Amino acid sequence: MQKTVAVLGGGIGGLTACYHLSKSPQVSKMVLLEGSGRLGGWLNSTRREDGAVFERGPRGVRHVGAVGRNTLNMVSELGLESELLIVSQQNLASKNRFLYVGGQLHAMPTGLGGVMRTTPPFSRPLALSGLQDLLAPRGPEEDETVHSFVTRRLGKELADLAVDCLCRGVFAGDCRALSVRSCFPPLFNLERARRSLFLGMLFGAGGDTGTDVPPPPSALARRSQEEKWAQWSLRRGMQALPEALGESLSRGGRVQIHTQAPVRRLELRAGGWEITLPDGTVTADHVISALPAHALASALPPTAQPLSDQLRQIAMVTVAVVNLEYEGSVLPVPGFGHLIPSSEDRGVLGVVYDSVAFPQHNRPGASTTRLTVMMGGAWFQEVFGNAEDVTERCIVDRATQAVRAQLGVSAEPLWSSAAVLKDCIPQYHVGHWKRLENIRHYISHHNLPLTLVGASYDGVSVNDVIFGGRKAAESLVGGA
Ligand SMILES: Cc1cc2nc3c(=O)[nH]c(=O)nc-3n(C[C@H](O)[C@H](O)[C@H](O)COP(=O)(O)OP(=O)(O)OC[C@H]3O[C@@H](n4cnc5c(N)ncnc54)[C@H](O)[C@@H]3O)c2cc1C
Ligand SMILES: C=Cc1c2[nH]c(c1C)Cc1[nH]c(c(CCC(=O)O)c1C)Cc1[nH]c(c(C)c1CCC(=O)O)Cc1[nH]c(c(C)c1C=C)C2
Repeated sequence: MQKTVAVLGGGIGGLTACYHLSKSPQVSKMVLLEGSGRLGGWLNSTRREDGAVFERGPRGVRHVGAVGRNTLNMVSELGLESELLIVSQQNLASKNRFLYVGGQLHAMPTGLGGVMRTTPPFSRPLALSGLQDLLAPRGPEEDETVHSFVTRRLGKELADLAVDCLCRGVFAGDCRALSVRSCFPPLFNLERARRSLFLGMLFGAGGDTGTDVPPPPSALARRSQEEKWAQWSLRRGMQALPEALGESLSRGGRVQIHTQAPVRRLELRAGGWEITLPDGTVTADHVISALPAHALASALPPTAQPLSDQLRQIAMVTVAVVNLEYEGSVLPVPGFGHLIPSSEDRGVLGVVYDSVAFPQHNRPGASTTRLTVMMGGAWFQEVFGNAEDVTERCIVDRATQAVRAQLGVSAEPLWSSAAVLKDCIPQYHVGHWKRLENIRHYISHHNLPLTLVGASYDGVSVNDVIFGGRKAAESLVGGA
């Protein structure tokens, strides 16, 4: 039987799911419903007329692992190889990482020498944390906070500084609330399998790593390994990826793409789903939801209350993103950027030195420095109040004050652009794994023709979301 599949949400997750569906003859019709006026979701690039490019969302993608190779396979299929901007592992943006602690920038230790000696802001060699790991007991719980896990295994200082920063730099979240099992599954699995992270890395954790058998790497994916890439972007910004996906889907003729089409309600009828939009309804045999969990919860019928309740428990945080452009070369150090622990500054999560990783996005023919300041996250309400009430002036001032204090940049920016991204990053709090288990059990037990995709569930990176989008499509129509 040929199916009609509706994909809800035109972010990178929904677009990827649709793209892989469109490769199969089993799906006679695909309808992609996007609530806003644009495709791409949080992939959102500002292309200034003078040629400069600024990123509101992701600015770079790591190439590592099965999920990294999978994304590059799709980049290659879309014909974007010539658009790639590549940051090698030798690039200073990859080698230099900084924490801002005690009013100073500290370079993260690298190599064996770096971990064998005491390197500020740490009060002891990181190697001693490795010794603690060898002796520390397994955690007694099925899940715990990242902070608790790292404190037990590697010591409180590493938890308070490095891991606190890492959780702010990835999830804009609080490591004292985030789940180690869901946010860093490899760490959790290493301890489960071998009691110790070090022993786990030495002898392997065995078992399923949670990702299906990946497709064979494309020539591009192999190239990324041979050339030792660290991360990549695209000449016209990360938004070029959803744009290419949209163009590819439009060419096929079997995909109807609707923007300005917010899904209001989903009802399961005898013949399948009835999807209510502001100006009509769409019917489909199967739905792939690539909406944020809370948006899906709002669309589900009251009869699915238990499912909606579980979906609503997946919290989100709001991030204020401020793009800044300065005259000349103003950075005191080259690197990817710096992160700030919550003990140092609750509101400012970190600063990305965009011009170091991707100078090609600078204004052509001019010497400028582009920076992005990320603020708020789990501390947004505490620091800025209600997202609706925060002014652009307020967040730009806060961002330039942080750049002045932390990087010693006294000049005013030539240009700035700020946005408050409401509910933009899901928070995998302790127990997220159980919520997912309950959600998937409900869908299976009630035989709902519904598949879930997107950052709310199995990973918040672009690579995770793209990998999930392909898996969802292939679970419906079979592999490539
Ligand atoms: C500031 C920021 C920086 C980031 N940096 C990185 C990075 O450096 N590296 C990295 O790997 N990842 C990064 N990410 C994460 C990554 O961008 C996201 O996880 C990913 O884009 C999420 O994709 P998605 O398709 O799951 O969701 P979304 O992008 O949220 O897409 C969901 C879509 O659904 C639409 N929608 C919502 N409700 C409805 C409705 N009722 N009906 C129809 N449509 C609806 C929305 O408009 C949206 O287009 C960053 C995220 C943010 C916010
Ligand atoms: C979902 C939101 C994400 C944000 N960034 C990433 C995601 C998935 C990608 C990412 N960012 C960092 C890492 C850690 C490991 C690494 O490879 O570096 C990953 C996978 C850390 C990070 N994030 C920011 C900076 C400056 C750094 C340090 C990087 C380094 O030193 O190499 C900027 C930043 N990006 C996001 C936030 C919330 C943020 C806050 C400052 C979103």
